[in-house]
Amino acid sequence: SAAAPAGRSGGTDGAEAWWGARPATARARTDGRRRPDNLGVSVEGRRGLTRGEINFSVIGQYVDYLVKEQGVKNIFVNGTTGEGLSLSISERRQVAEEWVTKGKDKLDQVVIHVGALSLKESQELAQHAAEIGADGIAVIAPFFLKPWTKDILINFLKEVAAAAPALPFYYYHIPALTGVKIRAEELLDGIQDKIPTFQGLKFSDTDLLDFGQCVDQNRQQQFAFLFGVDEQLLSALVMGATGAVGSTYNYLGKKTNQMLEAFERKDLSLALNYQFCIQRFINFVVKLGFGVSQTKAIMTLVSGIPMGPPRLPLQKASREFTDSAEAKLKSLDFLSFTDLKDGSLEASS
Ligand SMILES: CC(=O)N[C@@H]([C@@H](O)[C@H](O)[C@H](O)CO)[C@@H](O)CC(=O)C(=O)O
Repeated sequence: SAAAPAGRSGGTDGAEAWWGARPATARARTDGRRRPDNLGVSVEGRRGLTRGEINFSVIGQYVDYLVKEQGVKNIFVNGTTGEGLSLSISERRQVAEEWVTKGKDKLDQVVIHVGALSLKESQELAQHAAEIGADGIAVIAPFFLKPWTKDILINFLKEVAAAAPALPFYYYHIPALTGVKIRAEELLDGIQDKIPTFQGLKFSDTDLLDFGQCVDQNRQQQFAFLFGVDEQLLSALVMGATGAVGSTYNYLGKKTNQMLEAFERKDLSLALNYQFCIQRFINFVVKLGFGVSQTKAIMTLVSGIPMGPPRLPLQKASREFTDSAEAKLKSLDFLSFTDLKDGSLEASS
Protein backbone atom coordinates (compact mmCIF):
# COMPACT_ATOMS: atom_id res chain seq x y z
CA SER A 1 0.00 0.00 0.00
CA ALA A 2 1.14 3.46 -0.38
CA ALA A 3 1.19 6.22 2.03
CA ALA A 4 3.32 9.30 2.18
CA PRO A 5 5.19 10.96 4.94
CA ALA A 6 4.77 14.64 4.60
CA GLY A 7 7.73 16.85 4.43
CA ARG A 8 8.17 17.13 0.71
CA SER A 9 7.57 13.73 -0.57
CA GLY A 10 4.65 11.39 -0.56
CA GLY A 11 4.54 7.65 -0.24
CA THR A 12 2.31 4.74 -1.36
CA ASP A 13 1.88 1.10 -0.71
CA GLY A 14 2.50 -1.05 -3.52
CA ALA A 15 3.63 0.49 -1.56
CA GLU A 16 1.61 2.80 0.63
CA ALA A 17 2.41 6.25 -0.37
CA TRP A 18 4.44 8.02 2.12
CA TRP A 19 4.91 11.62 1.97
CA GLY A 20 4.08 14.03 -0.59
CA ALA A 21 4.92 16.07 -3.37
CA ARG A 22 8.03 17.99 -3.78
CA PRO A 23 11.59 17.08 -4.33
CA ALA A 24 13.38 16.28 -1.17
CA THR A 25 15.04 19.25 0.39
CA ALA A 26 16.88 17.94 3.40
CA ARG A 27 18.00 14.40 3.11
CA ALA A 28 20.78 14.46 5.59
CA ARG A 29 20.78 15.11 9.27
CA THR A 30 23.68 16.71 10.94
CA ASP A 31 24.42 13.42 12.63
CA GLY A 32 24.72 11.84 9.22
CA ARG A 33 21.54 9.86 9.48
CA ARG A 34 19.11 10.31 6.68
CA ARG A 35 15.70 11.44 7.60
CA PRO A 36 12.56 11.92 5.59
CA ASP A 37 11.98 15.37 4.34
CA ASN A 38 9.13 17.15 5.85
CA LEU A 39 5.72 17.62 4.41
CA GLY A 40 4.60 15.67 1.49
CA VAL A 41 2.51 12.61 1.01
CA SER A 42 3.67 9.07 0.65
CA VAL A 43 1.81 6.09 -0.53
CA GLU A 44 1.92 2.66 0.77
CA GLY A 45 3.34 0.73 -2.06
CA ARG A 46 1.35 -2.14 -3.30
CA ARG A 47 1.83 -4.76 -5.81
CA GLY A 48 -0.46 -6.22 -8.39
CA LEU A 49 -1.79 -9.38 -6.82
CA THR A 50 -3.39 -11.68 -9.36
CA ARG A 51 -5.06 -15.00 -8.51
CA GLY A 52 -3.47 -14.77 -5.13
CA GLU A 53 0.03 -14.44 -6.53
CA ILE A 54 2.06 -11.27 -6.67
CA ASN A 55 2.51 -9.68 -10.04
CA PHE A 56 5.94 -8.17 -9.56
CA SER A 57 6.07 -6.99 -13.15
CA VAL A 58 3.81 -3.98 -12.53
CA ILE A 59 5.88 -2.47 -9.74
CA GLY A 60 8.30 -0.63 -12.04
CA GLN A 61 5.40 0.81 -14.01
CA TYR A 62 3.69 1.83 -10.80
CA VAL A 63 6.80 3.65 -9.57
CA ASP A 64 6.70 5.77 -12.74
CA TYR A 65 2.98 6.37 -12.33
CA LEU A 66 3.33 7.55 -8.74
CA VAL A 67 6.23 9.84 -9.49
CA LYS A 68 4.87 11.34 -12.69
CA GLU A 69 1.12 11.36 -12.17
CA GLN A 70 0.76 11.70 -8.42
CA GLY A 71 3.96 13.48 -7.36
CA VAL A 72 4.61 10.78 -4.80
CA LYS A 73 8.24 9.89 -4.28
CA ASN A 74 8.26 8.10 -0.95
CA ILE A 75 6.96 4.62 -0.53
CA PHE A 76 5.95 2.62 2.49
CA VAL A 77 6.13 -1.03 1.45
CA ASN A 78 4.28 -4.04 2.91
CA GLY A 79 2.08 -2.04 5.25
CA THR A 80 -1.68 -2.22 5.64
CA THR A 81 -2.69 -1.28 2.10
CA GLY A 82 0.01 -3.56 0.75
CA GLU A 83 -1.42 -6.48 2.77
CA GLY A 84 2.05 -6.99 4.18
CA LEU A 85 0.79 -9.18 7.02
CA SER A 86 -0.99 -11.47 4.53
CA LEU A 87 2.22 -12.22 2.65
CA SER A 88 4.79 -14.90 3.35
CA ILE A 89 8.23 -13.79 4.52
CA SER A 90 9.68 -14.76 1.17
CA GLU A 91 7.05 -12.67 -0.65
CA ARG A 92 7.70 -9.70 1.61
CA ARG A 93 11.39 -9.89 0.83
CA GLN A 94 10.72 -10.04 -2.90
CA VAL A 95 8.25 -7.14 -2.84
CA ALA A 96 10.70 -5.02 -0.86
CA GLU A 97 13.51 -5.83 -3.26
CA GLU A 98 11.42 -4.97 -6.29
CA TRP A 99 10.45 -1.57 -4.89
CA VAL A 100 14.00 -0.71 -3.93
CA THR A 101 15.37 -1.83 -7.29
CA LYS A 102 12.70 -0.19 -9.44
CA GLY A 103 12.68 2.95 -7.32
CA LYS A 104 16.41 3.52 -7.61
CA ASP A 105 17.14 7.07 -8.81
CA LYS A 106 13.40 7.72 -9.07
CA LEU A 107 12.10 7.60 -5.52
CA ASP A 108 13.38 9.59 -2.59
CA GLN A 109 12.72 6.99 0.06
CA VAL A 110 11.55 3.44 0.33
CA VAL A 111 10.67 2.44 3.87
CA ILE A 112 9.89 -1.21 4.48
CA HIS A 113 7.38 -2.35 7.05
CA VAL A 114 8.97 -5.36 8.77
CA GLY A 115 6.51 -5.92 11.62
CA ALA A 116 5.50 -9.53 12.28
CA LEU A 117 4.15 -11.65 15.10
CA SER A 118 7.44 -13.49 15.32
CA LEU A 119 10.37 -11.44 16.53
CA LYS A 120 12.68 -13.69 14.50
CA GLU A 121 10.81 -13.01 11.28
CA SER A 122 10.74 -9.32 11.98
CA GLN A 123 14.50 -9.32 12.56
CA GLU A 124 15.07 -11.27 9.38
CA LEU A 125 13.05 -8.74 7.40
CA ALA A 126 14.84 -5.83 9.05
CA GLN A 127 18.21 -7.29 8.19
CA HIS A 128 17.05 -7.93 4.67
CA ALA A 129 15.84 -4.32 4.30
CA ALA A 130 19.31 -3.15 5.27
CA GLU A 131 20.97 -5.52 2.84
CA ILE A 132 18.93 -4.34 -0.14
CA GLY A 133 19.52 -0.66 0.62
CA ALA A 134 16.11 0.44 1.89
CA ASP A 135 15.92 3.88 3.48
CA GLY A 136 14.23 2.82 6.68
CA ILE A 137 12.15 0.23 8.46
CA ALA A 138 8.86 0.45 10.31
CA VAL A 139 7.26 -1.92 12.80
CA ILE A 140 3.74 -2.35 14.17
CA ALA A 141 3.06 -3.79 17.60
CA PRO A 142 2.70 -7.60 17.61
CA PHE A 143 -1.04 -8.13 17.74
CA PHE A 144 -1.78 -11.73 18.75
CA LEU A 145 0.20 -12.23 21.93
CA LYS A 146 0.28 -8.54 22.74
CA PRO A 147 2.70 -6.34 24.68
CA TRP A 148 0.66 -4.89 27.53
CA THR A 149 3.05 -2.21 28.71
CA LYS A 150 5.12 0.45 27.07
CA ASP A 151 8.36 -1.16 28.28
CA ILE A 152 7.53 -4.53 26.79
CA LEU A 153 6.60 -2.96 23.46
CA ILE A 154 9.81 -0.94 23.44
CA ASN A 155 11.82 -4.08 24.17
CA PHE A 156 10.25 -5.80 21.18
CA LEU A 157 10.87 -2.82 18.89
CA LYS A 158 14.42 -2.49 20.17
CA GLU A 159 15.24 -6.09 19.26
CA VAL A 160 13.96 -5.54 15.73
CA ALA A 161 15.77 -2.21 15.31
CA ALA A 162 19.01 -3.84 16.48
CA ALA A 163 18.86 -6.20 13.51
CA ALA A 164 19.31 -3.21 11.19
CA PRO A 165 21.45 -0.86 13.27
CA ALA A 166 22.19 1.53 10.41
CA LEU A 167 18.60 2.04 9.27
CA PRO A 168 16.23 4.75 10.52
CA PHE A 169 13.47 3.12 12.54
CA TYR A 170 9.79 4.09 12.63
CA TYR A 171 7.10 2.86 14.97
CA TYR A 172 3.87 2.24 13.06
CA HIS A 173 1.05 3.12 15.45
CA ILE A 174 -2.24 1.67 14.23
CA PRO A 175 -4.16 0.68 17.39
CA ALA A 176 -7.51 0.03 15.69
CA LEU A 177 -5.94 -2.84 13.76
CA THR A 178 -3.37 -4.16 16.24
CA GLY A 179 -5.53 -3.78 19.34
CA VAL A 180 -2.44 -2.49 21.14
CA LYS A 181 -3.67 0.72 22.73
CA ILE A 182 -0.45 1.96 24.32
CA ARG A 183 -0.44 5.69 23.66
CA ALA A 184 2.17 6.88 21.21
CA GLU A 185 2.98 9.83 23.43
CA GLU A 186 3.91 7.45 26.24
CA LEU A 187 5.96 5.25 23.94
CA LEU A 188 8.01 8.16 22.62
CA ASP A 189 9.08 9.26 26.08
CA GLY A 190 12.81 8.46 26.20
CA ILE A 191 12.62 6.12 23.21
CA GLN A 192 15.91 7.20 21.67
CA ASP A 193 17.77 6.03 24.77
CA LYS A 194 16.48 2.54 24.03
CA ILE A 195 16.41 2.69 20.25
CA PRO A 196 19.17 4.96 18.97
CA THR A 197 17.99 4.64 15.38
CA PHE A 198 14.50 5.82 16.25
CA GLN A 199 13.50 8.23 13.52
CA GLY A 200 9.81 8.80 13.89
CA LEU A 201 6.28 7.70 14.06
CA LYS A 202 3.70 6.64 11.52
CA PHE A 203 0.54 7.62 13.35
CA SER A 204 -2.55 5.93 11.93
CA ASP A 205 -5.08 6.90 14.56
CA THR A 206 -7.70 9.61 14.98
CA ASP A 207 -6.61 10.58 18.52
CA LEU A 208 -5.30 14.06 17.82
CA LEU A 209 -4.65 14.66 21.52
CA ASP A 210 -2.16 11.80 21.50
CA PHE A 211 -0.68 12.96 18.19
CA GLY A 212 -0.40 16.58 19.32
CA GLN A 213 1.34 15.52 22.51
CA CYS A 214 3.83 13.40 20.55
CA VAL A 215 4.82 16.55 18.68
CA ASP A 216 4.68 18.90 21.64
CA GLN A 217 6.76 16.74 23.96
CA ASN A 218 9.46 16.06 21.39
CA ARG A 219 10.16 19.47 19.98
CA GLN A 220 13.85 19.11 20.73
CA GLN A 221 14.11 15.97 18.66
CA GLN A 222 14.12 15.89 14.92
CA PHE A 223 11.53 13.16 14.71
CA ALA A 224 9.39 12.57 11.66
CA PHE A 225 5.68 12.65 12.50
CA LEU A 226 3.95 10.90 9.66
CA PHE A 227 0.20 11.08 9.84
CA GLY A 228 -1.92 8.21 8.55
CA VAL A 229 -5.53 9.35 8.60
CA ASP A 230 -5.86 10.98 5.22
CA GLU A 231 -9.21 12.65 5.89
CA GLN A 232 -7.72 14.50 8.90
CA LEU A 233 -4.33 15.39 7.50
CA LEU A 234 -4.83 19.15 7.60
CA SER A 235 -5.59 19.07 11.33
CA ALA A 236 -2.45 17.02 11.88
CA LEU A 237 -0.39 19.46 9.81
CA VAL A 238 -1.52 22.27 12.06
CA MET A 239 -0.27 20.22 15.01
CA GLY A 240 3.11 19.63 13.43
CA ALA A 241 2.88 16.55 11.21
CA THR A 242 5.98 16.44 9.05
CA GLY A 243 4.56 14.02 6.51
CA ALA A 244 1.74 11.66 5.68
CA VAL A 245 1.45 8.01 4.80
CA GLY A 246 -1.88 6.84 3.53
CA SER A 247 -3.78 4.69 1.09
CA THR A 248 -5.55 7.50 -0.74
CA TYR A 249 -2.27 9.11 -1.81
CA ASN A 250 -2.03 6.32 -4.36
CA TYR A 251 -4.72 8.11 -6.33
CA LEU A 252 -5.20 11.47 -4.59
CA GLY A 253 -1.49 12.18 -4.17
CA LYS A 254 -1.59 15.14 -6.52
CA LYS A 255 -4.62 16.65 -4.78
CA THR A 256 -3.06 16.14 -1.38
CA ASN A 257 0.16 17.71 -2.51
CA GLN A 258 -1.83 20.76 -3.59
CA MET A 259 -3.24 20.91 -0.09
CA LEU A 260 0.25 20.66 1.37
CA GLU A 261 1.46 23.45 -0.86
CA ALA A 262 -1.46 25.68 0.15
CA PHE A 263 -0.73 24.91 3.80
CA GLU A 264 2.92 25.79 3.38
CA ARG A 265 1.99 29.08 1.74
CA LYS A 266 -0.22 29.65 4.80
CA ASP A 267 -3.29 29.76 2.58
CA LEU A 268 -5.43 27.93 5.11
CA SER A 269 -8.66 28.64 3.37
CA LEU A 270 -7.47 26.98 0.16
CA ALA A 271 -5.92 24.10 2.11
CA LEU A 272 -9.26 23.57 3.84
CA ASN A 273 -11.05 23.51 0.50
CA TYR A 274 -8.77 20.70 -0.61
CA GLN A 275 -9.22 18.82 2.65
CA PHE A 276 -13.01 19.12 2.51
CA CYS A 277 -12.99 17.94 -1.07
CA ILE A 278 -10.90 14.88 -0.11
CA GLN A 279 -13.22 14.31 2.84
CA ARG A 280 -16.26 14.35 0.56
CA PHE A 281 -14.79 11.45 -1.36
CA ILE A 282 -13.66 9.47 1.69
CA ASN A 283 -16.98 10.10 3.43
CA PHE A 284 -18.79 8.78 0.36
CA VAL A 285 -16.78 5.57 0.06
CA VAL A 286 -16.77 4.93 3.82
CA LYS A 287 -20.57 4.82 3.68
CA LEU A 288 -20.35 2.21 0.91
CA GLY A 289 -17.88 0.12 2.91
CA PHE A 290 -14.24 1.08 2.42
CA GLY A 291 -11.08 -0.82 3.16
CA VAL A 292 -8.01 -2.31 1.52
CA SER A 293 -9.98 -4.17 -1.19
CA GLN A 294 -11.84 -1.04 -2.23
CA THR A 295 -8.59 0.94 -2.21
CA LYS A 296 -7.08 -1.53 -4.62
CA ALA A 297 -10.06 -1.24 -6.96
CA ILE A 298 -9.78 2.54 -6.99
CA MET A 299 -6.02 2.36 -7.53
CA THR A 300 -6.60 0.14 -10.55
CA LEU A 301 -9.32 2.41 -11.85
CA VAL A 302 -7.33 5.61 -11.57
CA SER A 303 -3.87 4.38 -12.55
CA GLY A 304 -4.88 1.84 -15.18
CA ILE A 305 -2.35 -0.51 -13.64
CA PRO A 306 -3.89 -3.81 -12.53
CA MET A 307 -3.55 -4.19 -8.78
CA GLY A 308 -5.33 -7.51 -8.75
CA PRO A 309 -7.77 -8.73 -6.15
CA PRO A 310 -6.79 -8.81 -2.49
CA ARG A 311 -5.72 -12.02 -0.82
CA LEU A 312 -8.05 -13.97 1.44
CA PRO A 313 -9.48 -13.26 3.96
CA LEU A 314 -10.22 -10.03 2.06
CA GLN A 315 -12.79 -10.11 -0.70
CA LYS A 316 -12.50 -8.10 -3.85
CA ALA A 317 -14.55 -4.93 -4.14
CA SER A 318 -17.85 -5.20 -5.97
CA ARG A 319 -18.42 -3.75 -9.40
CA GLU A 320 -21.13 -1.55 -7.87
CA PHE A 321 -18.59 -0.08 -5.48
CA THR A 322 -16.12 0.68 -8.24
CA ASP A 323 -18.79 2.26 -10.44
CA SER A 324 -20.04 4.47 -7.61
CA ALA A 325 -16.50 5.47 -6.62
CA GLU A 326 -15.70 6.34 -10.22
CA ALA A 327 -18.81 8.52 -10.55
CA LYS A 328 -17.93 10.30 -7.30
CA LEU A 329 -14.33 10.90 -8.37
CA LYS A 330 -15.62 12.44 -11.58
CA SER A 331 -18.21 14.58 -9.88
CA LEU A 332 -15.55 15.97 -7.55
CA ASP A 333 -13.34 16.63 -10.54
CA PHE A 334 -10.72 14.20 -9.21
CA LEU A 335 -10.90 12.26 -12.40
CA SER A 336 -11.53 13.37 -15.92
CA PHE A 337 -12.38 11.00 -18.73
CA THR A 338 -8.90 11.45 -20.09
CA ASP A 339 -7.42 10.41 -16.75
CA LEU A 340 -9.21 7.11 -16.91
CA LYS A 341 -7.09 4.35 -18.26
CA ASP A 342 -8.82 1.59 -20.17
CA GLY A 343 -8.57 -2.11 -19.75
CA SER A 344 -7.72 -2.10 -16.11
CA LEU A 345 -10.91 -3.22 -14.49
CA GLU A 346 -11.05 -6.69 -15.88
CA ALA A 347 -7.48 -7.29 -14.90
CA SER A 348 -8.32 -6.45 -11.34
CA SER A 349 -11.20 -8.84 -11.04
C1 LIG B 1 -6.67 1.74 8.45
C2 LIG B 1 -6.05 2.23 7.18
O1 LIG B 1 -6.02 1.51 6.21
N1 LIG B 1 -5.54 3.44 7.20
C3 LIG B 1 -4.87 4.03 6.05
C4 LIG B 1 -5.47 5.37 5.70
O2 LIG B 1 -4.78 5.88 4.60
C5 LIG B 1 -6.95 5.23 5.39
O3 LIG B 1 -7.14 4.31 4.34
C6 LIG B 1 -7.53 6.56 4.96
O4 LIG B 1 -7.29 7.53 5.95
C7 LIG B 1 -9.03 6.46 4.68
O5 LIG B 1 -9.74 6.27 5.88
C8 LIG B 1 -3.38 4.19 6.34
O6 LIG B 1 -3.17 4.74 7.60
C9 LIG B 1 -2.75 2.82 6.28
C10 LIG B 1 -1.39 2.88 5.78
O7 LIG B 1 -0.74 3.88 5.75
C11 LIG B 1 -0.83 1.62 5.30
O8 LIG B 1 -1.29 1.14 4.27
O9 LIG B 1 0.08 1.11 5.98
